[in-house]
Amino acid sequence: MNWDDANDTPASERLVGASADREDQAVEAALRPKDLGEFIGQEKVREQLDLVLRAARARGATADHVLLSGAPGLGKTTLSMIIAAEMGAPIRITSGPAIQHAGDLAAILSSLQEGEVLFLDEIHRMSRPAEEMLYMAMEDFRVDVIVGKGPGATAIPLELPPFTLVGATTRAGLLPPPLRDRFGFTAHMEFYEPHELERVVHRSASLLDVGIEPDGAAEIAGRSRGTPRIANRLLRRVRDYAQVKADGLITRDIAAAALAVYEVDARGLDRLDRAVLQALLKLFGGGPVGLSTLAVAVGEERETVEEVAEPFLVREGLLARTPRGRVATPAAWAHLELTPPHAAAGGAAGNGQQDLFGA
Ligand SMILES: Nc1ncnc2c1ncn2[C@@H]1O[C@H](COP(=O)(O)OP(=O)(O)OP(=O)(O)O)[C@@H](O)[C@H]1O
Repeated sequence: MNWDDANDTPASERLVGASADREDQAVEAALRPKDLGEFIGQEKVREQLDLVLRAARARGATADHVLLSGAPGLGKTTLSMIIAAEMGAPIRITSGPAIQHAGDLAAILSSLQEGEVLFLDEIHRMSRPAEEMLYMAMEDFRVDVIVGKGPGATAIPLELPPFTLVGATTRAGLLPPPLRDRFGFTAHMEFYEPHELERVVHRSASLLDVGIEPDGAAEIAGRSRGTPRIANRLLRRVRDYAQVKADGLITRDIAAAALAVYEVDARGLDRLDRAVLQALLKLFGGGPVGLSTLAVAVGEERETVEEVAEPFLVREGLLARTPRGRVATPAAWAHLELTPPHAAAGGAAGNGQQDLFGA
């Protein structure tokens, strides 16, 4: 089963997946902040970017190339659009996987207008020849187009108008240093704090014309895994529930009841996350247990557990990856309201096969 974004699969099966599903794509345009002032959170990034853009504007120059790193759904595309808007420039959007040949990149670069912003999502997934062409384009606003093959091949230099490349990557560490070094400004986007996500939820609710109480927004924000995209998606599901089951107003109780239907718990864990934790606690006494064993216990592929469920559990401090295997933290026992074996008088926990799969 595909649960999430790790391999570009739509996240439609997973309400708390961070990649955009089709519905997200359809509504996100309407919810995107249009300028830096509207962009919530990421204070440092905003402040620094504001300086970079103001200075470029004052000089009448094209802004430096910008590299944005951070998990999916944190606002990299949104920021790239804001950069273009703040510079009064058009934007072209493409992605690393879409550029498999240097010629694909040459075609895009040679059609850019002066000052245009080129947003290259998943820049770490570009092909090597395209990446090498990009080095020269970023530095000298020039590319060599190779015409012909073999010994007769010739390089035709092509001048490019100055442009701003905005590269986005989930992991800046994956970029080769020569590429990373060519960005004038690099920003790492962090997961959002709950109070920032509350503001995202309020803002989106007002754009969608949905009534929401502060407690309702807090309830949604707390389950959104630090990610605005997830906050907006949960808001839409809660809105549906509020319309069908109540008078449309989102209160704390309505938000909690709606998200219980979708099996997203108070901390943002979904069914898969909880199944992994439950197996770890109930079947293996909290570990250590090997990844493959854990995956078999929850009936999932090893990769699904490792790439889809674990990162969030680790980030939340519920699970630790150790050389001896996966281990539950005290917070995991507390979250599932279970007692660790050494704390239980009769060792009640740890014999949970029946608890987990029994009637
Ligand atoms: N700081 C923010 N303030 C308000 N809304 C935000 C913010 N950041 C992101 N969003 C909202 O979250 C949604 C996802 O943002 P965006 O598409 O920019 O994320 P991304 O990092 O580019 O994701 P991906 O890596 O999957 O392309 C957008 O609809 C946007 O409205």
